[in-house]
Amino acid sequence: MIAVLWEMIFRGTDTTALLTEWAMAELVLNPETQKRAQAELDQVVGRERSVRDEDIQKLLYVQAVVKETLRMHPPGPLLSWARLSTEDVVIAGGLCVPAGTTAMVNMWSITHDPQIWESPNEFRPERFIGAEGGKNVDVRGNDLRLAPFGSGRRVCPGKSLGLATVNLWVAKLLHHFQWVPSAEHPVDLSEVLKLSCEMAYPLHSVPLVRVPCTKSSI
Ligand code: HEM
Repeated sequence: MIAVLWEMIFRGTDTTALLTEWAMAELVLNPETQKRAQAELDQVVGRERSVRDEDIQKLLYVQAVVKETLRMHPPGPLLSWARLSTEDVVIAGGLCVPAGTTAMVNMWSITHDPQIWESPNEFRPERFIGAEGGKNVDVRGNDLRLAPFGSGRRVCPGKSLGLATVNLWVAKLLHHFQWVPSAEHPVDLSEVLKLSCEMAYPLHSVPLVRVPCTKSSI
């Protein structure tokens, strides 16, 4: 039991916190995207109450913001770092990976590949909105163009919890506040790879109240 709880804290804490931080950083840099997400929140939730779990399924644009953040800033860019092939495997192009090879999957490189993603360095949640010609990509490991939780037997067991948490946090942060740049510490998207991919310079931003927080909204 201790080992299971340790794994949940060890693997589930920084990933969810960092993904939220990256999403908010992109939203500070892209005020039009932030406004669109807030307009969706006003339409679905209104301003009389706070966002609830059950609202998330209707917040398609907020979900697209989180997906686009997973694409641009996957917290685990190399998935579980190293894997060992247990048998000879022939992959596309006839290349043989012999048994005993240590291999890494560079998910960051896949999610920034211009052959897969148009203008990969632009933050565009619309690319995931079907009604606007976007791709309906499942990020939970069934589509290798965007598998930020890995795929297969060692896929992240916390993927649904992680997604639900970040969708709710981002929705709540956007619902209650408008986020504007800090004059002293402008947003810098430089990355540093530690256990997960972090912002080299943590996000500073100024929150302006949109919907005041009440006890019931927390
Ligand atoms: C947005 C949040 C999260 C992201 C982006 C993320 C990402 C990942 C990635 C990329 C892997 C490696 C998968 C592979 O190598 O194929 C992984 C493994 C793992 N994750 Fe997550 N994760 C998140 C949240 C969580 C949460 C909330 C938990 C637990 C409550 C969790 C628990 C684990 C565990 C235990 C493993 C190791 C699985 C294994 O080796 O078999 N993760 N995660």
